[in-house]
Amino acid sequence: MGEDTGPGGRAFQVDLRGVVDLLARHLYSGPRVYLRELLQNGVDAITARRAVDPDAPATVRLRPGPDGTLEVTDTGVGLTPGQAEELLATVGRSSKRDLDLGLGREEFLGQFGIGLLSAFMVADEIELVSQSALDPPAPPVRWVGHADGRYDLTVLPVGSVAAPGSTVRLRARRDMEHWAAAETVVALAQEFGSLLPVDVAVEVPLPGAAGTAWRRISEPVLPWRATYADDDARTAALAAYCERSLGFTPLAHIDLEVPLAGLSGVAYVLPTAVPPGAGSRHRVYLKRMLLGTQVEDLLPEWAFFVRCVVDASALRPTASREQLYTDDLLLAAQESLAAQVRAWTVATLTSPSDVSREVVTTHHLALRSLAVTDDEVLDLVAQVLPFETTDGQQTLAHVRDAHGDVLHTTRVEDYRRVAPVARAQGMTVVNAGYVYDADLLERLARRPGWRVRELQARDVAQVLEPLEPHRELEVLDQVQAARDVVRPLDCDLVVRRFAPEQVPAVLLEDRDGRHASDVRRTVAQADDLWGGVLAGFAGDTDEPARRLVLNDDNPTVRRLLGVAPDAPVLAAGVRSLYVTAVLLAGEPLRVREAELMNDAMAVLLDAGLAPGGTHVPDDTQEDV
Ligand SMILES: Nc1ncnc2c1ncn2[C@@H]1O[C@H](COP(=O)(O)OP(=O)(O)OP(=O)(O)O)[C@@H](O)[C@H]1O
Repeated sequence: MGEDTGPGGRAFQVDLRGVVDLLARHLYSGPRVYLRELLQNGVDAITARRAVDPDAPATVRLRPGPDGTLEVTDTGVGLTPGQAEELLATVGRSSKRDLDLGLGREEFLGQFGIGLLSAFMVADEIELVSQSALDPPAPPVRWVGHADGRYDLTVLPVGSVAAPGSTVRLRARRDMEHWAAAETVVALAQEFGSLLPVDVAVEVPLPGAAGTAWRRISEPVLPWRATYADDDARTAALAAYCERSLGFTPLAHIDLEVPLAGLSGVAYVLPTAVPPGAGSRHRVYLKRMLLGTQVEDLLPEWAFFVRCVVDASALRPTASREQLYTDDLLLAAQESLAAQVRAWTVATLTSPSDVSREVVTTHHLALRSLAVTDDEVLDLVAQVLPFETTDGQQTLAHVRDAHGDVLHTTRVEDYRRVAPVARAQGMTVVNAGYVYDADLLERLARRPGWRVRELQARDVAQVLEPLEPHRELEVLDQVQAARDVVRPLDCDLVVRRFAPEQVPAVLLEDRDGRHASDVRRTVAQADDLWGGVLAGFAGDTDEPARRLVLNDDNPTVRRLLGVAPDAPVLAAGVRSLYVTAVLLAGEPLRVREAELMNDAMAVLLDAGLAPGGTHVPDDTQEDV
């Protein structure tokens, strides 16, 4: 520990290697941020100088040299020897904080007083030579810091440094040399500093020939703030910026502005669908220095169809400078941004255009997810989004206008099961089995002017034509025998006539039936106590959960109902019709059903092959 410092106690000593290790491993995402911190110090120094001398030059020059050396020179305010001693030699000391509040001052990027240490992630020694811009001039100073915690400070002769400002020099360690290579420095400077308001340039070797040139890195004006010839030129320039910075050509752009947070920017609509829940990550600049390219939480989850590039002057970074610090201002900004994306979505959907059509086709899932929590968007979605119906792709508003009621299934299997029959009967059923749709229709049912309900098995049964009384009598015994065949499968059986005649049978099932059958199954498996409790939920009825409806207009069914009630082929035929109906509904065959199918096949084969066996006349085949 250090010496006794009197009544105030002893001073802490800092193990610099430990601190740098902590920064490198736990605070920063990697050594690359050293360049951001150097750029940031240069820009802040220029800001400080221009506060008193608005015409002072504003340049940061980066010169990667041989053997992993790098020199960063700014035309900033510089440091006097006294300031260098005070600020550079004390970890956590910063000239950029408001002394009363302890907060970072609004005009500066830095505030924590640890940024310069990040250079120790790549180098063992950092040199800073500085000439203060103060008038009358103070002598220049050279400060050299070592990774082991030592530093040297030398006051240089007056006039030995040509102009106010600072130059930081470092030589990367052998294993870190690539971080100081020209191409890496250009890439990092472009990434972090492309929107900086000062003139940043990197000295790069000219290809082939000897010599070097300065590569300009920074754009003087934010792309979305620049002046363009007209709207089309602006849209094209912003799309080109999106390609450069985010790597895709957007479907559209949405201007963003939150004055309270000093925030402006653009939300770009993605050209391809992304799965909901993928989360949206955004490119965020703070005071025009890149904070991160994957910043989360700027927009709510439903906005997963846009990616933003924003710059904010009043939001705060976390100490790593890689995420936004959560405070009331950030929450207010998030709310405002969400409202702007939502307002654009509503405006776009209400005025048909190529863009709105593309947005609907590409991002219908995002719109559905938004509609689940937002009634205004829900009303719009009902007007513009196509849904799968038995009448083709239609909007919900169209279904309502044509039929009054909106009937829907909540599972794709249910829809598949009834679709062929419903379609043939002129009944329109909406398939709400896809993600969000059932929630969406449930919510729509509560909106004024909508009559929405889930399709029940009896809705379909009702539209199927009953048999003529004489035909009913004719097949009474066969139907009874057929019912006995499917009863063990928790299924009832009726015979009706319906189009299309090619469909021999449909299996109808609704939610209540399914629920009762699930409970019955559980009761059967449960012990006495729970079985008794659960039985109460199953209801009194032991009505089967499903109903197999045979189509008397179908030639195969007619032939089947023509055999004797006790003929093995009747039972086999009914079983295979049952299995066909299960398959038609798009449901997988369970083991039991596959066995049924095999048994039925065996019986049917025997009947067909055995000489003098039960002959099923086949009037669909021509005589040979
Ligand atoms: N190029 C420079 N010109 C003038 N002063 C500088 C320069 N680089 C560093 N300083 C001084 O050194 C102090 C410490 O710098 P450091 O980068 O460690 O922290 P900071 O920039 O204050 O905060 P942060 O940790 O948020 O970056 C700064 O507050 C500044 O006063």
